[in-house]
Amino acid sequence: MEDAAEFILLAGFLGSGKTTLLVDWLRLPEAADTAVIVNEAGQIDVDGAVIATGGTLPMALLSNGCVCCSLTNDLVFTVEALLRQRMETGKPPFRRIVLECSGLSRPGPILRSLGPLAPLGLRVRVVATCDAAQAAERAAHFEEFAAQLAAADTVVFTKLDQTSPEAAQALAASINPLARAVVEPDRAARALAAFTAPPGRASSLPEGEAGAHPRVSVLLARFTPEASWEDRLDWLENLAAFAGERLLRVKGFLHPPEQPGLAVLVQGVGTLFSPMVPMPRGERTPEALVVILRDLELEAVRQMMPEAPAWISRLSGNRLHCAGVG
Ligand SMILES: Nc1nc2c(ncn2[C@@H]2O[C@H](COP(=O)(O)OP(=O)(O)OP(=O)(O)O)[C@@H](O)[C@H]2O)c(=O)[nH]1
Repeated sequence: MEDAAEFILLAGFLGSGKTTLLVDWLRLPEAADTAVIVNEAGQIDVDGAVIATGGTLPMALLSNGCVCCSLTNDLVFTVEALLRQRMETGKPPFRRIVLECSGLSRPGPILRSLGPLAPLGLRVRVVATCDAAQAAERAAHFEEFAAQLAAADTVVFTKLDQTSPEAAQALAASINPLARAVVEPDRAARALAAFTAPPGRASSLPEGEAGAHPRVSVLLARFTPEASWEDRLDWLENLAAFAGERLLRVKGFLHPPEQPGLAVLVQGVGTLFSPMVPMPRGERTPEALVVILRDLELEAVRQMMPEAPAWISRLSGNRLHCAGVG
């Protein structure tokens, strides 16, 4: 459903520049027909106030605490109300709805709570801001940071005027090697790149050595030639059941053995999997799944289904050395 509205979950740790990025985006002509939902963990709607400055933007506030913790139906009701109100105005439908999450939100539970909106066919993307100056410190102390980056389709590096981004990029790639990185010093160009990702874009696998977060394992799963399609699906199901909340992200491609020209894009955030998207099989769609886990090591995943026709290896190095942190 290419013409369905996009639902962009704007995540990123406290103070990493979400509101700034969103405001920069809303100033661009490309942002026409955008609605914004703001979630503040605290009581005061600072972000909403900043975003609303000088505009008549369709906007709603979720003030019921951090949206990933409260897990009420508020978000679903809010989205439905925004869409209904828009229809009543007779204007064209929204092209996108942006939910700016509180800086402590984990994207997984939020995406799960959007389940009742599935019939609307919204195209969901996670964009996470990463403060290049603070990344190592955040990674060392906050699991939320890793959960946000792990869930991201796009990681936008901010504060590039304060520091060079290489260390933060390496760190982010060690947590989520397949995310698209936006490293753009110009703020308008950064916002444009952040909010307009090419649809169905396939990321390439990273090269070179990457670190690993102390509690996050980044694994690569491949299947043996004799593995059937059911074997692949069983393996994924078992992984989700076995890892539960420790599963942060699954992303990659599967090749159905019966359909030689076809690859399917697999996207899971937490244990929630999006419908698989068929794509042409080719160099950019190799069969491999990146699996990002918290508190689960390679050997435990191998032992989960020792007889499975799958090869599991560690994609990144062993342990993260958070630069500048002891
Ligand atoms: N120097 C610099 N400051 C930035 C940049 N992006 C954001 N800031 C500043 O960083 C601070 C936090 O930015 P926000 O956009 O409010 O960050 P946020 O992620 O929305 O913050 P929370 O809502 O607390 O999670 C503000 O003072 C911004 O002006 C940047 O690229 N460079």
